[in-house]
Amino acid sequence: MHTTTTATVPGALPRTPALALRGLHKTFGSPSATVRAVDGLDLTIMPGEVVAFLGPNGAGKTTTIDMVLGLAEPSAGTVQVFGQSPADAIAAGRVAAVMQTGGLLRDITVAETVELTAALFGRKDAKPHPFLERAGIADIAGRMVGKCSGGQQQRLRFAMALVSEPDLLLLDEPTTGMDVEGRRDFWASIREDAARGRTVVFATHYLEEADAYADRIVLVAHGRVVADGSAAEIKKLASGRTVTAAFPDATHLGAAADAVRALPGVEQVDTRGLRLVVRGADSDAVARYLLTGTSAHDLEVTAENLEEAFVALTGDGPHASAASHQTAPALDGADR
Ligand SMILES: Nc1ncnc2c1ncn2[C@@H]1O[C@H](COP(=O)(O)OP(=O)(O)OP(=O)(O)O)[C@@H](O)[C@H]1O
Repeated sequence: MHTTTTATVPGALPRTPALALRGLHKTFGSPSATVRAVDGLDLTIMPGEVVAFLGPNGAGKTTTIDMVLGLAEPSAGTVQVFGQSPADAIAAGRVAAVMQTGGLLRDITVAETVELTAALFGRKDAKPHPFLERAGIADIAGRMVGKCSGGQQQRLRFAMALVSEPDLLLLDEPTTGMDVEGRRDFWASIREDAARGRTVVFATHYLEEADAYADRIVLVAHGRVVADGSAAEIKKLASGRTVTAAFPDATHLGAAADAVRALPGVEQVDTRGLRLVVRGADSDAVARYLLTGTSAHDLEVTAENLEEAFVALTGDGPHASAASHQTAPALDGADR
C-alpha cells in the first residue's frame, strides 16, 4: 500500500511527486443543494507510476482530473503537479490529457491534426509521424478525422497529447466505446509509452482494465479514496468467499447472523429474505458452523471477483453494509 509522500534512496534528495492532491474538495451548486463531487481526496503519485483511478459513475474522477488540469478550481485543498500549480505545469508542457470526447476537427486529416497541435504548442518543426507511430495510427495518417472510428480518434487524441512530451499523462476513460481488440491495442500503445518513464493516470470504470494496465489502483467513491494498492493487493481484497444459506424462519436466521458475526475472519453479514449472506476469508469455518451449529440448509459457497470486492468496498451495492466499511479504513491511509 502507498503511504509515502516522497520516495527516497539513501543519499539522494526526496523526489517531487508527479501529483500531490491534499484535502481536495469540490462542491457544485447552491448552499441549499450542494453536490460534493470531491470530498476530501488525498493522493500522492510518484514519477513513473501508472495509476488507475477506478470508481463508479459520479465518484468524482472527472472532477478531480479537471482540477489537475486547471479546468476547475478546488473549493478547498491543493493540487500540485511536479511541485507546480496546474496552470504552471500546463504552461511548461509537463501535463497533457486524453479526454473522452471533443477536441477534434472532422474535416482535416489525422496527420494535419497533429501538425496543428504541434503549432499550437509552438513546435511547428515537429513532424507528426513519430507521434502517430507511437499512438499506433501511422497507417491512417492521411485519413479524414471524421472517417476514423472511435478507437482511432482516441488514439489520435493520444498522439496529440504526446506532442508536448508531457511528464504526466491523464486519460479520462479513454477506451469508452472501443471494442475489446481496440482497447487492447490502445493500452499496448500507452504501456509502451509509459515504459519510457512517463507518469500515467487513467480514470476507468473497467476493473479488468485497471488490473491489466495499472501498477497501482486507487479506488474512488463519493469523492474520496476508499482503497489504494497494487493490482495484486486490490485483488487480494477479492480473494474472500461468500457463503449463503437458507433458514426456516426469521428467528433462526437472526440468531445465526449474530453468532456468525463473532466467527474469526468474517467481514460482512447480510440477510436477504430468509437467506444469510456471509463474506469472509474462512468460508470453510463459516460453512462448518452453519451446517453443524444452526438450522441452515441449501448452503452455497462462491468465490468473489474484483467487481464484488469493489462494490463491497465502495458501499454502493446490494451487498454493502456497515461492516463492509471496516475493510476500507485499513487501506485508506491519510496520506498517499
Ligand atoms: N458542473 C457540475 N455541476 C453540478 N454537479 C456536477 C458538475 N460536475 C460534476 N457534478 C457532479 O459531481 C459528481 C461527480 O462527478 P464526476 O463527473 O466527477 O464523476 P466521475 O467519477 O467522473 O463519473 P463518470 O464515471 O460517470 O464520468 C456527480 O454527482 C456529478 O453529477
